Amino acid sequence: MKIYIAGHRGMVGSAILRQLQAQGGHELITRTSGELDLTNQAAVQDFMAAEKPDQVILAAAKVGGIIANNTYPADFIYENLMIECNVIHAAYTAGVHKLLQLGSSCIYPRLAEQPMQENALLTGTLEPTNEPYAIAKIAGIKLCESYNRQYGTDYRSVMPTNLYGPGDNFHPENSHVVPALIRRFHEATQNNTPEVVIWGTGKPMREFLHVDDMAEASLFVMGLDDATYRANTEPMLSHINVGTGSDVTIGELAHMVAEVTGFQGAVSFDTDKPDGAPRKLMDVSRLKDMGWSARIGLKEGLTNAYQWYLDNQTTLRG
Ligand SMILES: NC(=O)C1=CN([C@@H]2O[C@H](COP(=O)(O)OP(=O)(O)OC[C@H]3O[C@@H](n4cnc5c(N)ncnc54)[C@H](OP(=O)(O)O)[C@@H]3O)[C@@H](O)[C@H]2O)C=CC1
Ligand SMILES: C[C@H]1O[C@H](OP(=O)(O)OP(=O)(O)OC[C@H]2O[C@@H](n3cnc4c(=O)[nH]c(N)nc43)[C@H](O)[C@@H]2O)[C@@H](O)[C@@H](O)C1=O
Repeated sequence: MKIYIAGHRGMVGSAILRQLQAQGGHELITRTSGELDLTNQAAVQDFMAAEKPDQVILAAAKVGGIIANNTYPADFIYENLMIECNVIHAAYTAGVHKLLQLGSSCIYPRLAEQPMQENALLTGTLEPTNEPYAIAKIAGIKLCESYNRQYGTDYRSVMPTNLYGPGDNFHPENSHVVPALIRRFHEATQNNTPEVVIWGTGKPMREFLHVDDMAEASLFVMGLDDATYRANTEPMLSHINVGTGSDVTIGELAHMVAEVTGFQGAVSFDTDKPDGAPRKLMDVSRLKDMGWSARIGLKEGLTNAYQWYLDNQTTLRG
């Protein structure tokens, strides 16, 4: 099996690459963004036509936390739409029958009923801090559904909850909350800083999934036979939620990260920073019914992510 992993140097792509390498027996195709800019339509068409992979895993995207999304909305909508259109269309024209693309839990309405089921898509207004990114991710689902309907392809979409783990982006402003807090609490511990400031009120609730679980779920969904997959997705909806099924407040998360990093000081909240969605817990019963559940608990996962951060501090990106 010849598999192209788009975004193999990112957190999710690298975890998928590790698992496929461990499985063995595949020819794995990778390109960095420097070698192949996926926003360049002609370059993507040429690449796909030359390589003709059997399968494509689309884990390349413009990704960031709440402030990055709110500060660079044009980059988030433009780059993600371009990457999805180019990769999905080029895969189709090169005869790729099977593709998996990664969306995000932010596709669901800001005030969607909790836990959020797959059929909550397009039933309400999106969270404003990441609406451009969410619109691009919804377009990704609809691209896959449309190619499946018109051309009979088998393009699947997984909607991950908030992810963390080895290979994450630890940028102080542009990252997601877990890597941001790991870095901030670690640096405060090193510098004997008495207080760590958390963005927002600490009251929003988030569900966190370790990236190794996400990679496993992605390959599980990709490996489902056509009949099983179709039996478990709605006639016109092709996406599947991926998460743990439980969430914590950001305040609770902060205390867990403090414990993992050994921080003994105080925690305060900067309420001038946005909270974002109040809650976005995934309903993961569809994936569970098909036989997959997350295995890595939050405390264990945070410990693992912190160890990775300690081991890779000199080569962090962002
Ligand atoms: N992180 C999270 O919490 C969540 C992530 N997701 C989704 O999971 C997927 C993977 O995210 P994650 O691994 O965290 O993201 P990362 O930022 O870690 O990795 C993204 C990868 O995309 C590649 N990329 C970006 N732009 C381009 C481009 N123009 N051309 C080629 N490659 C490009 C980069 O390649 P290179 O390194 O070569 O520059 C990078 O390695 C995304 O679709 C994201 O939306 C969904 C929910 C939560
Ligand atoms: C995965 C997901 O990621 C983004 O949405 P988000 O869930 O809001 O993700 P976040 O990790 O940035 O924040 C979660 C919560 O945590 C609070 N928070 C506290 N302190 C820090 C902090 O230091 N950094 C960050 N980033 N957040 C902090 C923050 O105020 C918010 O209440 C979107 O890109 C969206 O499009 C998307 O897909």
